[in-house]
Amino acid sequence: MTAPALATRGLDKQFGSLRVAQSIDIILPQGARHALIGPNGAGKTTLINMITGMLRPDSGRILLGGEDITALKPDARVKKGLARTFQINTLFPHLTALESVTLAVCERRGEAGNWWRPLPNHADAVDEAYTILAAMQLGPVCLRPTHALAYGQQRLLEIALALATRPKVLLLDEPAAGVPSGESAALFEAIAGLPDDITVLFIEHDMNIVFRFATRIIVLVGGATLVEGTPQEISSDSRVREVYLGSTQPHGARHG
Ligand SMILES: Nc1ncnc2c1ncn2[C@@H]1O[C@H](COP(=O)(O)OP(=O)(O)OP(=O)(O)O)[C@@H](O)[C@H]1O
Repeated sequence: MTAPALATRGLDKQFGSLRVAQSIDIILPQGARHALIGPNGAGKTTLINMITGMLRPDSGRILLGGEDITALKPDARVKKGLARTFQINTLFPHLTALESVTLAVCERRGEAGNWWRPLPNHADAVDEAYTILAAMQLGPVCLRPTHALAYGQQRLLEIALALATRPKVLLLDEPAAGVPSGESAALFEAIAGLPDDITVLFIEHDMNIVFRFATRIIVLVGGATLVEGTPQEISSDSRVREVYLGSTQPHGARHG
């Protein structure tokens, strides 16, 4: 049997007296498209930070493709195939989308020391960067400086940068945060079109998006997993309804 793409075992974390992770066990099978949901302060970003190594758990283990990565630094986890995006925009505003992604490709290849040479000197890296940008629907705007891109396109560029690391597992922390609601479905269409060999876990507050794009949903409340299931199971779970709306449907609910 193949190991899950990502698994956590008994992750615990406390900030002072606040328990933000309580024995969290999650399993992402290869190719999963799972959503992580929960009210504000439930511990979603804390969990992602522990998985990526930005935060050390008090106890528990993290397994990437069956390998224990709990002790590895964040950059070592990236090299092993774990990539993430952040809630906030972390882009270089004056580089073009193509320059940014080419730089990320060069970084992965260990060629970043001379990335400033004219782009034609990095033809392979440019080709790879363009392919990634085209998959994220950014081909036509790849020569524009980042600051001139629409906000939704900037968020897609962040995903493109994560893809440049050739991830096996991609963690997306509110990829559509700040994007006008009419554009977030297009952004998630691009995410849904990622190849099956990339496993995805995304945090998202818009339940319409979650129910449309997630194959399974993990509900975190008070640092603990309340329930995990298919969109159908979650939408009919009375505990989830209670957390979100005090007993009505979670569909269409928006926290945050
Ligand atoms: N470095 C820190 N020190 C102390 N408390 C923290 C720290 N980081 C997060 N917290 C607290 O831990 C709890 C969980 O925060 P976290 O950001 O993980 O929640 P979240 O589910 O991602 O929330 P949101 O949906 O608002 O992004 C919150 O009460 C938060 O205030």
